[in-house]
Amino acid sequence: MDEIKNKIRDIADFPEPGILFKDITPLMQSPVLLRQAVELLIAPYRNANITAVAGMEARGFIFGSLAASMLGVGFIPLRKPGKLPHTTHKVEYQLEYGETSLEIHTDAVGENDNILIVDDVLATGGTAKASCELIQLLGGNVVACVFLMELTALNGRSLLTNFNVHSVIQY
Ligand SMILES: O=P(O)(O)OC[C@H]1O[C@H](OP(=O)(O)OP(=O)(O)O)[C@H](O)[C@@H]1O
Ligand SMILES: Nc1ncnc2[nH]cnc12
Repeated sequence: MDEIKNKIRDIADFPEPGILFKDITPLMQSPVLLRQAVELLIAPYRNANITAVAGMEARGFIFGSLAASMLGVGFIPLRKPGKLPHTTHKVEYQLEYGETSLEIHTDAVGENDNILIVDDVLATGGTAKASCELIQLLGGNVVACVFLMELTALNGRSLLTNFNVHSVIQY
């Protein structure tokens, strides 16, 4: 675990003053530690009958795609506005640094789907809550939201009390 932590770099005042940014790019340069990190991310849900993984643009695509591949299921992209080409649903939300929205293709999830939501960071929880809402709008079951890192001071879990939450590393 310490080896993984040592590959996450602090960048002060990015993307704006007062934010201590947790940079995962050093971890991505280590194939062994990156794989270990994703193993730890999905470990509690290996036998949970997950039918698809959903990941949020952009960093959730990295961990989500790897998680989907390692679980042997498909990947559902949750994208920033205007990026998905087919019919979409949209949910707006607040970020630690600003406001945005996420979209999903309306045919991305079926009513019997058991979805694992994957992202790199749980901060205020706005992104994850919006993601859960998108899955549920389409009738999918959110099995859990899993994160490589949880910034506990921002109390993201308080927005996710209706969902299972798992994080590999806590700050
Ligand atoms: O818990 P929250 O306060 O919602 O913050 C967490 C989100 O913020 C970051 O994404 P960002 O929107 O910065 O996009 P990026 O992945 O494209 O950098 C991160 O990857 C999470 O998705
Ligand atoms: N402090 C932070 N570092 C990296 N990603 C983030 N997403 C939201 N807050 C973040």
